Amino acid sequence: MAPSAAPAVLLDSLGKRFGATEAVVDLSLAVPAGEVFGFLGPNGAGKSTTIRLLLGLLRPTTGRAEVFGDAADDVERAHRHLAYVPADVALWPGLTGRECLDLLAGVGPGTDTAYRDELVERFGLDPGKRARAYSTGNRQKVALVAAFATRAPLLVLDEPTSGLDPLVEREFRRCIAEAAGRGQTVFLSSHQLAEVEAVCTRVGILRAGRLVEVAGLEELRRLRRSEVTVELARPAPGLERIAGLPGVADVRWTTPLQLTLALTGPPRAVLRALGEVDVVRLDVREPSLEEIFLDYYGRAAA
Ligand SMILES: Nc1ncnc2c1ncn2[C@@H]1O[C@H](COP(=O)(O)OP(=O)(O)OP(=O)(O)O)[C@@H](O)[C@H]1O
Repeated sequence: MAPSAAPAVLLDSLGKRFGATEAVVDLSLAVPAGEVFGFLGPNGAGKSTTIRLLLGLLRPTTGRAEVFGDAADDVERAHRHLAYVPADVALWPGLTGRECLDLLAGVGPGTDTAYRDELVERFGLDPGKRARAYSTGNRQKVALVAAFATRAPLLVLDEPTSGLDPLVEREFRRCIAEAAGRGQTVFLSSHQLAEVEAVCTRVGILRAGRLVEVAGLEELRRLRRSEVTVELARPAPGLERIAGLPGVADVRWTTPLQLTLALTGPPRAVLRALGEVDVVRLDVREPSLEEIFLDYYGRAAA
């Protein structure tokens, strides 16, 4: 095991440039041992590049990365502390799922085989099939089972649930909780706000290669808002006052009979106001992370 004093993940002024593209810019972050850390960002924000730097798969243009105090480019030492699930899992096509799991267990930092067998069941994986016959989601399951079954102190998961159905996603969340319960650190990249909200204790938000926010869950919840669309049977001039209600922002009348607004926090006041008029349709939608980013950080970054 690594010395507990060093953070599980340390990024220090990390930067990576691909030609004219600054994929990661001056990124500093410490994730202490035992934390479930969410690494959030829209497509192209630099999440995978950061993870590849952490794994020593890429050389940084500036700065450095460490895993439990070992330099990321000292691959042999750093990888003793971690298990990794990439965004696009490639397996050996001629091997069965079970053979892939055995091979992955052989190169990792030690595997709990009884727990692994339990996870094969829980993820509904058929380990007798050859990897070439697996769907994207099933390949992902193999890699996840292999990673969760290791006792690596750090699990690095790069958008690991993109191909999973909701039932498997639920197992995934349980596995994260179990890993955290054993004291393992999780570094989870995702572009799904709901996912990190469900499993992470702290979250870093990446936008265009820059870490724009590192926040606890409470703060993150403040970013959460619903987009409400209301359609009326007849014009309701009295409803203009909805703009002044608590938690309401961005009120827009798209027609005299239709308005949209952004709502944060409890909806009581808005529901009461809507109860007084003739609503024919009400649509409540949680915006994508990308939309939230544009809303909160778009102007600041421009
Ligand atoms: N090998 C490469 N050569 C050139 N540009 C690259 C390379 N790898 C990544 N990039 C660029 O760096 C930026 C960050 O990409 P990265 O894959 O890290 O983002 P991401 O946050 O992981 O996105 P996604 O959620 O879509 O996987 C993008 O603009 C991407 O086009």
